[in-house]
Amino acid sequence: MQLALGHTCRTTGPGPEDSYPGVTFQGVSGSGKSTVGKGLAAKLGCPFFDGDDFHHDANVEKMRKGQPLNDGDRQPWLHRLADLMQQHIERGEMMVLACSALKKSYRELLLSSDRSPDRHAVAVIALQPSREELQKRLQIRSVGGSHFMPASLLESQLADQESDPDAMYFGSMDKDDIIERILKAR
Ligand SMILES: Nc1ncnc2c1ncn2[C@@H]1O[C@H](COP(=O)(O)OP(=O)(O)O)[C@@H](O)[C@H]1O
Ligand SMILES: O=C(O)[C@H](O)[C@@H](O)[C@H](O)[C@H](O)COP(=O)(O)O
Repeated sequence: MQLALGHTCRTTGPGPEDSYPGVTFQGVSGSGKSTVGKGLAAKLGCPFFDGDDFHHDANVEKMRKGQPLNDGDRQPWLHRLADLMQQHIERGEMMVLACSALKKSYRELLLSSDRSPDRHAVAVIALQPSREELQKRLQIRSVGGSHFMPASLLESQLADQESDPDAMYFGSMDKDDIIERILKAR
């Protein structure tokens, strides 16, 4: 898989020779999308966006109550993220996104050329630590109620997850090692 990541964000006008691709991290809750995504964006010197921040309040409340989101709940959220990505790619600005995008249809919506950039302009990085590792991480993260997503939703997230033949996959690995491998894949 060729990532061809740019190392800086563009600062001048658009042009194909200057344009950099986007990167989206996908995976279930606790897979490390935000942690690894932020770390990669810092290395690349470009903005990081967390899909969590783009959910409507109703979605957040639903998850907080331990109810999984359905296709209808996720659709407008995915459209918002597709628009965000499109705006950056059209301007030739690199960005890193964390978005669970669990199902193939969600990734198609997020990356389809009519709503978002050319599929080949966006690298999909799939994070898939083991179930045991995910449970451990979510339990630690939920201590003190610092995150709205309860560990009890992990099984529904895993049930929704569909594989992506175009993605670069990582299992239970150290965050810095993942970032290094992504950068080396350029
Ligand atoms: N590669 C990793 N190794 C160990 N712990 C990690 C790793 N990536 C993330 N974590 C930890 O797991 C928890 C969930 O990570 P987070 O980035 O919030 O996942 P997500 O955004 O996919 O829900 C956090 O407490 C984070 O510190
Ligand atoms: O589609 C979904 O069901 C949600 O987007 C979900 O996958 C996401 O995981 C939550 O927003 C919690 O956020 P974290 O992924 O950061 O736990």
